[in-house]
Amino acid sequence: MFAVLQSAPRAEFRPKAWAGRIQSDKGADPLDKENMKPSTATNPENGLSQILRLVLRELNLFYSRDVNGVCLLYDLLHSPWLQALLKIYDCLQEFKEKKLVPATTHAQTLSCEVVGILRETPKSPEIQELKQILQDPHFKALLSAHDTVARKDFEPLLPPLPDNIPESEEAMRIVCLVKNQQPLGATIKRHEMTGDILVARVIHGGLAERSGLLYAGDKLVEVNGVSVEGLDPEQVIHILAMSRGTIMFKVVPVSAPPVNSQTMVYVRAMTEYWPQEDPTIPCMDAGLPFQKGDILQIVDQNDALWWQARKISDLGTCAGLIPSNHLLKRKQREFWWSQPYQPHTGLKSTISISMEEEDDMKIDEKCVEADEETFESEELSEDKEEFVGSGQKFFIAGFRRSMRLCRRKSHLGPLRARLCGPSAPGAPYEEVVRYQRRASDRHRLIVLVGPSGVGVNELRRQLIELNPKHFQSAVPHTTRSKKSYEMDGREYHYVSKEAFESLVYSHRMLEYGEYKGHLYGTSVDAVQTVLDEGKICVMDLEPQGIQVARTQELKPYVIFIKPSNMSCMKESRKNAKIITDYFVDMKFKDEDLQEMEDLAQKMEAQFGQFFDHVIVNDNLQDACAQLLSAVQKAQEEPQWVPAPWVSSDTEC
Ligand SMILES: Nc1ncnc2c1ncn2[C@@H]1O[C@H](COP(=O)(O)OP(=O)(O)OP(=O)(O)O)[C@@H](O)[C@H]1O
Repeated sequence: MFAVLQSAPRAEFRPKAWAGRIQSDKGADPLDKENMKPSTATNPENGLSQILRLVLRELNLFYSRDVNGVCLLYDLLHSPWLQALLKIYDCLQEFKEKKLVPATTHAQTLSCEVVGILRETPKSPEIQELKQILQDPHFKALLSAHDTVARKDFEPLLPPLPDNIPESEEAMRIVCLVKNQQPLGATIKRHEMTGDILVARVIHGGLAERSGLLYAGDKLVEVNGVSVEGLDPEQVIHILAMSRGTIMFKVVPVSAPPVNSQTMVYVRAMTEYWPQEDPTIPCMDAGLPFQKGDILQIVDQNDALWWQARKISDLGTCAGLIPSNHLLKRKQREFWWSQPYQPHTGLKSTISISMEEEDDMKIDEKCVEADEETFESEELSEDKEEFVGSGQKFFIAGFRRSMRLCRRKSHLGPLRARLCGPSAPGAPYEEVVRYQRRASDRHRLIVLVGPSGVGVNELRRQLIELNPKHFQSAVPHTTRSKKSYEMDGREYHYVSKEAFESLVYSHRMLEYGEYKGHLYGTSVDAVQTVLDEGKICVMDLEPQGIQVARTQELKPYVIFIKPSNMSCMKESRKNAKIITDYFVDMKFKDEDLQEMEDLAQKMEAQFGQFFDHVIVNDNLQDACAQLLSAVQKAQEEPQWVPAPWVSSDTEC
């Protein structure tokens, strides 16, 4: 600011008059001695406009000889706008190196005097323009600011303190806040011992915090001239709620305002929270509701019970109150114990039929009943495990009927039991960091989850068929004996029961189960084999297996495949076939679709916190395109992952 004011007369800071001067410059001989004199405002050695003049002098020689292109360059360098810019540049350069000192502390008075003198001076366009500039409100404000800074007049003028203040008198602060549509962003409480009304917390990003004038611990004395002594916090809140426009607080400031030195932490909500349903929250309106899987930025953990947080999808807003980790855990436990015990009997299903029901089952005329042998031979053709792509034959493992049925049979009992009732509470928040996979890192495991029949396997198959060199399934293990047309390590890894159990006991099985007396399962090592080859491993997992797969080594990206609404499903699944343990070809019934929808809701309610992405499988082509794009994003774009998966140097 000083630079402009001080340099104005010397740098000829006259917008219109400048142009006039430059025009007259253009007509002058560039060699003119007078014009060659360096500007008093510029350094004669380094000034750019000086250099420009020298260039012009040189060019002038060529100009008279009419050398090609020289005229163009001459005109450019001589153009008024370029010269004006260079002059400004010179002035700025000069002042950059100088220690700026105000020319006067009374620029405003000086300006008034100049205007007075100009009034008596014979009128000319330049004088008129100068008068206009000096009387312009913005210019006056600029001079006023200049004088304030020049006089170092920063402190507000306060009336002198009265002499008769008692020694014990507390220092007061008067805080005026202009209330607009948004809340004040502070909560109050009554001190248990003294009965004083105190500011309990100041919400980050709220009006009170942005004012920088109210702190947690400040004692409220008056609100809008009304003493709060003896009032309940609710009564004070009522006064505040009734206030419009400016609110004046008289406060006794807290002796040491709290300093928030905590680093920002990000967490994934593993449960949901609705402040409206929580009678214990200190201020319902200040609560931040969240759902399972939401990523929260924790901005304040000073209070042991109530933290302040924002959703990362809404970082521009002011923070809200959420229960601390400790408090939420307590609430979850209380809720869990308050639930009546449910002897989970499971759901009746026509897609998956329990062993006991199989005997009574009536065979559908339209379906083909099959025995175990037919099934085994059906497996290969139906599941299209061989695929010819780009002239090469690929074998897609992990789609065998026995494996799929085993998964359903062995896990469905416990899964359904788990889906029926509330599960025991785990950690309510999981600390997360942004993870960007580096080109040298292994790919993240892609896990597809969904209710039986929704199309998990169909989508997985279509994805792999798109590029079998890039996407691959893990080869499962089984204890059943190898068929003549099978190859060890292609359809399955054929192992003994002991070897299989040893993998289970050493926690190397991501999922496993029993089907018709044989064990089937997918091991961590089988997944790693695919990842080690630089491929993307795509697997289908029952939701209760997600937690087992969530390790630093696999870094799974979980995609939930969800059914669309009933009417769309009826339409899109007209020709779809269900795989059951008895029928080779059975069409979906309405009950099947209804059950799929119910199961999907339960899966979302119970495991939604683990889902990184959700795809509604309505139109198969669309769903497949969405899957491909989600898989690419998972590998190429930064994602929130549990903090322990990432060492600090790979965070972004
Ligand atoms: N979007 C869709 N539109 C029409 N048919 C579909 C769609 N998605 C899947 N299907 C069909 O629905 C049937 C069941 O799909 P799929 O076998 O993939 O189910 P799933 O989720 O793997 O269930 P399960 O694990 O019980 O085998 C298949 O015939 C499949 O082709």
